[in-house]
Amino acid sequence: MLWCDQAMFGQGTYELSADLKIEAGKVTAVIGPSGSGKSTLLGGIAGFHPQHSGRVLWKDADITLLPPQNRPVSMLFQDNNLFPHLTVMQNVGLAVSSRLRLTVPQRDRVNAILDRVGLGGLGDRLPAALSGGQQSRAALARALLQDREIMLMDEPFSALGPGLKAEMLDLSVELAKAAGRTVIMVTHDPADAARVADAVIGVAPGIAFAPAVTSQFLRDPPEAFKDYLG
Ligand SMILES: Nc1ncnc2c1ncn2[C@@H]1O[C@H](COP(=O)(O)OP(=O)(O)OP(=O)(O)O)[C@@H](O)[C@H]1O
Repeated sequence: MLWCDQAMFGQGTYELSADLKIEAGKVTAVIGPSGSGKSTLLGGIAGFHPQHSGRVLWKDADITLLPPQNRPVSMLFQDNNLFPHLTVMQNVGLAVSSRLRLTVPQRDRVNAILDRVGLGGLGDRLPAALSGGQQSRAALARALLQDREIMLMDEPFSALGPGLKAEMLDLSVELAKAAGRTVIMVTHDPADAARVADAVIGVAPGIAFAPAVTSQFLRDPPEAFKDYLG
């Protein structure tokens, strides 16, 4: 379980309170109006933003003071964060080694994950020679290969068309679940939550609410989200 224990996350002058528990091994969607603090919540869990008070615990271990690289967290961003001058193999390989010359076993691991995300044979390409969807697949491969227990997704597929977005969401959740990951994903689209999420965290300005079962949240949303969900 990931426990935000009376946590107060900051982003500049903005503060978001989160006092909630997220079940391990499940998919939890984070929904709320623009600017309410969804990215602040993910950034706080990842350790990117300062935490003003409270604690964050993962499986009973206090990770509040750990820097991002030491947290059990990988993150998928909207812009994919691929290095333009590195090949797909090198970009994905960064998950296992900071050296660009990978060992044979490391290359085998990268090739295996590239196959799984549908990029088999494209390891020598630069990101610019991939389509938007293929770039998303490369970023997904890197996040999966990082082998961290929690995968945070901050609308990584929002720039893709609706069909491709749904396909990538399904693929990410399928592979993350197969790897036993806990997925926490920001989305603006209730249909995404209905499609893949076990639970929903509603974020209203300044506060992230405890997760609710997805079907219940969408059928009868808390007052603060009725206008937003329409
Ligand atoms: N450096 C900063 N200083 C002050 N306020 C900030 C800073 N960065 C972000 N904010 C504010 O923090 C609030 C939460 O931002 P955040 O990006 O977490 O919202 P969000 O729900 O993810 O939004 P969106 O859906 O539009 O991506 C916003 O109101 C934003 O204006």
